[in-house]
Amino acid sequence: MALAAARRLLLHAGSRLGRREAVDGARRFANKRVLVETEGPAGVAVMKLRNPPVNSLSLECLTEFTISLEKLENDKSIRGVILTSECPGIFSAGLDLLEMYGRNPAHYAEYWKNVQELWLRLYTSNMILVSAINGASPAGGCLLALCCDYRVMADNPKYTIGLNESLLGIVAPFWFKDMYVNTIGHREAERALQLGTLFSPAEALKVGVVDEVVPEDQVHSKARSVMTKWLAIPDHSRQLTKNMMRKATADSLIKQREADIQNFTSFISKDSIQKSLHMYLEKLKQKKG
Ligand SMILES: CC/C=C\CC/C=C/CC(=O)SCCNC(=O)CCNC(=O)[C@H](O)C(C)(C)COP(=O)(O)OP(=O)(O)OC[C@H]1O[C@@H](n2cnc3c(N)ncnc32)[C@H](O)[C@@H]1OP(=O)(O)O
Repeated sequence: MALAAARRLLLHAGSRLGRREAVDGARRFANKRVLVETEGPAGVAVMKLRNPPVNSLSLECLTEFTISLEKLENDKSIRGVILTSECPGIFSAGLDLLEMYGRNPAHYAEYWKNVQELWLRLYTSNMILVSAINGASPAGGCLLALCCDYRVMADNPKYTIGLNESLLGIVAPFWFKDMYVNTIGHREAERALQLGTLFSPAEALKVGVVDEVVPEDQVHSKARSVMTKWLAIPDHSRQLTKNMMRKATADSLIKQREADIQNFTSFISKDSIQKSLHMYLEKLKQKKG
């Protein structure tokens, strides 16, 4: 409830809370975890996630992300968005594990509703979305990239991308799966989902998780040149085509949002699932020591 109110405030009081300022002729607005700048080709915004250390999608981060997208959708001068990260070496570590561990069912339900909302807004956006994947992109990080119309990834073997949920002892929801199938086909998706495969950039390109792999220092310039190409297509025909391709996948969640929230809440509340998440979090900690 409090978050919903904050969201309304942020959206409508854009210039007060989401600061909007002029920098060298470019416009920018920022909230704490998402920076949006208009630069490069006209009509293009660059959206940078900045929720260190790993751009995990906490409830606050999801909310700010959704609000920023909503603002861009409402700005008729913006036709395309390049999605990238300000955290070195990390695109996004995906959903915030601490939002799914040790909390109560009401919190899980609220969190999941916001995950759904961001996904629906990104996946059905009328704008051209290009991701400049400049770091690791597991699970929900991969989900963000999959929502885009085109994916450019940095050629660094340390960076991996994929829906690795099964490695955590959890299951990718059906709409994550549907989007994976739409992108890489049924057989590859079936195998990658069961194994929780995290692909290197070269593997991701081969299987079709990303569209292009370029040297790390060229990720942004490549994303811009891809955007220029897409901007040359008339908006109305591109948008109608995108809608035709994506509507069925989005509708299958829209039809059952409440049931999906309940399913997530009861699944994640299970002792066995909480135990798996605990073990995974411990493993992440031990990796350091
Ligand atoms: C019915 C449906 C049911 C369920 C569906 C639920 C769907 C979930 C989808 C998801 O997105 S689940 C999240 C999956 N994410 C991951 O598996 C990524 C885990 N993280 C990593 O592999 C690594 O952290 C990294 C490759 C992203 C970065 O590595 P590195 O640079 O070496 O950083 P650290 O590992 O040291 O991490 C720093 C710090 O951040 C914490 N952290 C990492 N990932 C997350 C996360 N997703 N959520 C929350 N926190 C995360 C990590 O524990 C470290 O914390 P410290 O307190 O130890 O500093």
